[in-house]
Amino acid sequence: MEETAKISVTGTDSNIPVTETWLRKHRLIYDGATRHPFIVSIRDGSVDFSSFKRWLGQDYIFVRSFVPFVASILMKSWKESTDESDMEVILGGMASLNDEINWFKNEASKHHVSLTSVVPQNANINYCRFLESLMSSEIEYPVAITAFWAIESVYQQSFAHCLEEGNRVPQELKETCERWGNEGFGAYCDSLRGIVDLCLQKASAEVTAKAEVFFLSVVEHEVEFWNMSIGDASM
Ligand SMILES: Cc1ncc(CO)c(N)n1
Repeated sequence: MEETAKISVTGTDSNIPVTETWLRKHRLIYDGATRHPFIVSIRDGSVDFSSFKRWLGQDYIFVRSFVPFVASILMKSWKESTDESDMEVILGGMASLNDEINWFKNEASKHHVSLTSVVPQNANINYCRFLESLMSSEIEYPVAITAFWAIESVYQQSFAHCLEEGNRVPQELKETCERWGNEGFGAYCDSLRGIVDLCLQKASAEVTAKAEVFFLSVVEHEVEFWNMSIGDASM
């Protein structure tokens, strides 16, 4: 039988999920986030403790802004999603944030970080403003759920990398790596990715293109967040 030519045009080949297309197309930028020098320094144990404490305080501020963002995704899924199971996956993510905020408070007291005196750095302020912009009704559910998946996935892949064979993560940072690098969180990110791919199969080319732009914006904000954690002068 004649071999049919397989034409895969980026994002439009129905056989390849859209997120797979993006991860291939943007592999360099994505790896720049999930294999950032800050992450590599945690993995190889060379991270200095002041960077970790800076990250801890800043991420606590981020997570407090992340809560209303996830709530807005819940609202959009209720209004726009054709698949009821979306809400349960998002609700699961929402529920874990309550535990997450308590985890930050415990971790901060363990490492003598005063969360009440943390001043948000520019990269964090910009990222939280970006989250707020995603809550607008102008942002379609497929675009918002794409950003949500990307935000969670960068952390999962970053900290899973720290836990890989041969790592030299300092004992004090193991719990942090486990928090986002564990397989359960990986499965949750895969569920979010499945929702994104299903949504974008039904979305217009315009919404899919917009979702890709926001995917890239998330990756850029994550890189800036790691730069800030290292104590990058551009913060
Ligand atoms: C900056 C940032 N990105 C993603 C996550 C994962 O929720 C987090 N806690 N902080």
